Amino acid sequence: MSLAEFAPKMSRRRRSNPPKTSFKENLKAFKNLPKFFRLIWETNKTLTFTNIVLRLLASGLPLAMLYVGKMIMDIIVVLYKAGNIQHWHQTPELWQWILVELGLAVLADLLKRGITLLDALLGDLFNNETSIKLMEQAARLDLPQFEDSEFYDKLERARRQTTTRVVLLSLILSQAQGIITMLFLGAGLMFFNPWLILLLVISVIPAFLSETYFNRSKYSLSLNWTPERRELDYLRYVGASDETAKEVKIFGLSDFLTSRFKLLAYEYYYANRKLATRRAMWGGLFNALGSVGYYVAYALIVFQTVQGTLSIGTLTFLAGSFNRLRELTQKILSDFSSIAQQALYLQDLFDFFEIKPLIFSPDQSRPIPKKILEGFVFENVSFKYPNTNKWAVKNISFTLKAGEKLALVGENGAGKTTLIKLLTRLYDPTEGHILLDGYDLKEYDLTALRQLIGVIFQDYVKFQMNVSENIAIGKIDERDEPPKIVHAAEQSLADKVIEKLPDGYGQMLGRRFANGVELSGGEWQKIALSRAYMRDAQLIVLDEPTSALDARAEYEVFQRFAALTQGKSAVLISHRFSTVRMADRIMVLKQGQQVELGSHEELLAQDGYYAELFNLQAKGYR
Ligand SMILES: Nc1ncnc2c1ncn2[C@@H]1O[C@H](COP(=O)(O)OP(=O)(O)OP(=O)(O)O)[C@@H](O)[C@H]1O
Repeated sequence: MSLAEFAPKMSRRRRSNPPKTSFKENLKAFKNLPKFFRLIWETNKTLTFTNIVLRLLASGLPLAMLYVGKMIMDIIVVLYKAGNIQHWHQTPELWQWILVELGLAVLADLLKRGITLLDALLGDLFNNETSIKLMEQAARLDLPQFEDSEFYDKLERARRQTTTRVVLLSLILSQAQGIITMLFLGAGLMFFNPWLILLLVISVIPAFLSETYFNRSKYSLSLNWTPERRELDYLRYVGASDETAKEVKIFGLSDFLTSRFKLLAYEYYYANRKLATRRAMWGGLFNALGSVGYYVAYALIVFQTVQGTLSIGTLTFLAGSFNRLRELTQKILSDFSSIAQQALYLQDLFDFFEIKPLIFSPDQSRPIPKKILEGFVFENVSFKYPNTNKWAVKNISFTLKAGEKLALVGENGAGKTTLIKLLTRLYDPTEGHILLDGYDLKEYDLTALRQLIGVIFQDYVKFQMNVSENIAIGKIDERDEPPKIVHAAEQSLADKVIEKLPDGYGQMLGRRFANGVELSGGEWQKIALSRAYMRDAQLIVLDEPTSALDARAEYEVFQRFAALTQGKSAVLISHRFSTVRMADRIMVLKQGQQVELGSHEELLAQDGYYAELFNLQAKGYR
């Protein structure tokens, strides 16, 4: 079976039982609105206040305009009855009302434009603020959370909120405006004929109920499809990105990726279409019911006018008021359910903001030692990654002495990188403790602890930024101090790479932005390595930092590393024994367990697992 054939099975299996959100949940979502308003108010008080004032003004206008229309109509009828209709232009009262109507129309247009502008400005500001809050919150959270797919779904839904919330903002404000207009129009209607109000309510309720039902279903659909939408985004990225283009072409993945995308995208489309069609059908039916209500009311008004109970002006006023009220009530009721639906989405945003980091500093943290004296002690440390049952490392006990260079050796998956993640508190041990100068790492301030350690991971990030910034990543506060950046580049031997770049330290790296230059793997590695030299760390950790360097470059880099880190502790992870043997001691890991610990010579003399790995590699070179 080809991979493309696999895809349908995988996707069908995933979504067998979509859970539904209940009506109660829908209503509960309204409790998010005050919080939402507070956020908007805090975004910009002046804009929010002006917006509210303009909307208040705008909400009185429809009634005023209908009333003016009635007055004009009544004057015309009086003129007509008196046989003076040919002198209509000599009636100052008529002109006054026409001028008022014109003034109101101009005002209505100005207010509408002002409101649209304020909505857009406020929306953009709100969008910026929420995106910033989202980034800040994401930075507070820790690695275990990022590796959890449920967390990712939440993040994804929260991310979508930032752009769509702008719609909610104008929806709610329009709603408030609509309600006030409705009260005005309703008061007018009550004054002339209270029965019309009852008729109005009966004609719009079915449409409201159907809107509420369909909005709820729409939310359920989009909630249940979050993982697939995330997958769609991923497939879109893999299918059309500079980073994947090479492998997509070489392995001929394009058809596989597009067919998988197509399958998911169309499944989502069909699910959406089904719902949208049903919604349109029922919506159409119930709206027709509303129209019937309107014409019954219209007939009633005409009847009263013919009987002479109402004037022709009142007829136009009432028919106009009733129709506007019907449209408005229907809109307000259906917007209520849209607001409820969007407020449910809002829950995702607030939920995301409320996720607490699992790894944090204690309230009263211990000061980080200015100079490490005893070093780091691993006491029976074991660790399982979240949502796994396998021990990634088990019962590890050793001391990394102050000033010592320790190498970690072991086959792929042996647990080397995991130990570094534990040392830097990206994770906390599942069992056991890690001590720094006699105290648990958890007692120290997290930021200060991480500043103490300079780490270059094997999957370091190639930031699509300029060279200076790429180096300054090691100590971002010093990004505007060129001498420090140049010095770090000299220490890692990146200066030779930079010399050849057209824009030197200002050279944009990567292909994503204009004038960017792509570097070779080894060149990138030297740039990344200078990050370790940027900070005055007491412990430097290099996780396979030279895997992409040629033999000569690797030799030079390590000679320098040894000289430059004299008196500092260092942990090196490498599969090259030429590098490993430079360390004071070597810890050998096998399937998460610590199997040997000693100097290169001691371990060779032991003739154990290390000697076996060493000889295996040496044989390859012979
Ligand atoms: N984020 C993770 N979630 C779950 N399991 C993980 C995660 N990272 C690593 N593991 C598992 O933990 C074990 C140890 O992985 P680790 O990355 O520490 O190995 P390593 O010795 O650094 O390997 P390599 O030489 O390939 O870099 C492996 O079995 C791996 O599958």
